[in-house]
Amino acid sequence: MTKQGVLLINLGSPDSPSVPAVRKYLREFLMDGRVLDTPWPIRFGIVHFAILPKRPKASAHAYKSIWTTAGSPLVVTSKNLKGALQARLSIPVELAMRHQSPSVAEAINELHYQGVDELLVIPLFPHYAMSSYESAVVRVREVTARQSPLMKIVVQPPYYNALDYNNALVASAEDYIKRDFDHLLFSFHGIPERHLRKSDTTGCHCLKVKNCCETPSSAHATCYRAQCFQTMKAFVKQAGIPEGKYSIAFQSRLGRDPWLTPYTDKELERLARGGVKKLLVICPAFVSDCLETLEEIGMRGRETFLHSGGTSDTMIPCLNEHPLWIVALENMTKRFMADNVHQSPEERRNSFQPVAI
Ligand SMILES: C=CC1=C(C)c2cc3[nH]c(cc4nc(cc5[nH]c(cc1n2)c(C)c5CCC(=O)O)C(CCC(=O)O)=C4C)c(C)c3C=C
Ligand SMILES: [Fe+2]
Ligand SMILES: [Fe+2]
Repeated sequence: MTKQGVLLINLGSPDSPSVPAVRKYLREFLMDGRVLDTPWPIRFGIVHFAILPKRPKASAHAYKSIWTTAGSPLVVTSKNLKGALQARLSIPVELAMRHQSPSVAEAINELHYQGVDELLVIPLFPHYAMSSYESAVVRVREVTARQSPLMKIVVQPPYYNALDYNNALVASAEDYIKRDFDHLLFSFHGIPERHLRKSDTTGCHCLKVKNCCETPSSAHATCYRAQCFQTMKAFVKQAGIPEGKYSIAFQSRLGRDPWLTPYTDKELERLARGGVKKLLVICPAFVSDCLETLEEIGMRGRETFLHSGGTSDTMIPCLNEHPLWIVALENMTKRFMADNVHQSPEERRNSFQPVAI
């Protein structure tokens, strides 16, 4: 008799906003070859000699500005989400972080102890990026192979265009978009352009074909940028936001390599200088509020916009513990429970309901 379970996996935060804890977190995060994708000796040099001497202090300062009495917003929200999903399901639900705690090893151990031998892994990343979604899945596979080799792993595909996810996103923004605003900015976490080319399974599409993300291709199954565009299109269609009243940008650039453009900080300046007064910002790549939404967008981004001539900049909170987000996760699990054992991977993908754009 098979025993099923669910593992939610998010990125993770430092254990505290102290400089040593942030240094430890940044070391683990940036030494991941799917985040800094240079050969190990070069990565080691960049991380230890260019980043770790200064960044932990600045990042710790930023973390202190968002830290709550219960801890990091990302971890606290993810734990609450796990509790809410568990309350609606009869099978065990665990939570892990790709970096730091609660660790993947602890979560797999707990699931193994509970007798789970068929596991649905839900990355808390709606879009495919090798630095987030792929890294999390690879980590779960590595740890499971070591600790519980008989456990079967089923991975939830990226849900950037799933009806339930889009419904939750639009519902979470409802109170904001019904008020008066001039422009809605979709700010997604950025990635280096190089990562887009590396994730292109066709080897000849991403950033090689003109308007690549608008041109149908099997490469989009792993194309972060195409998936971000799809999320935005599904959202504006359902929410009825007219053409010209929204745009896309990519935030959190690190280093000197070209990342996906336009950059959010430049876009905030451009919009304000172009006459946008009342701005709304939504960050659909993050399902939980975190440093990158609360501090980078909610504090620094807001200051940039207001200093450039805007009058109000409102960040729409992430899905966090929104009831429809919990329903979306519950439905993903129910589809898995309804038996994927007798389905081929192709059938499983087709049972996943995308938004019609
Ligand atoms: C939404 C998915 C994410 C992708 C893709 C991603 C890529 C990516 N990130 C960095 C560098 C940093 N990111 C940092 C924080 C951070 N990143 C994400 C998500 C994605 N990152 C989240 C949810 C967070 C916040 C975590 C929290 O504790 O709240 C940081 C740490 C903070 C800082 O010092 O700025 C770094 C560094 C790279 C290089 C990258 C792709 C290559
Ligand atoms: Fe990041
Ligand atoms: Fe593309």
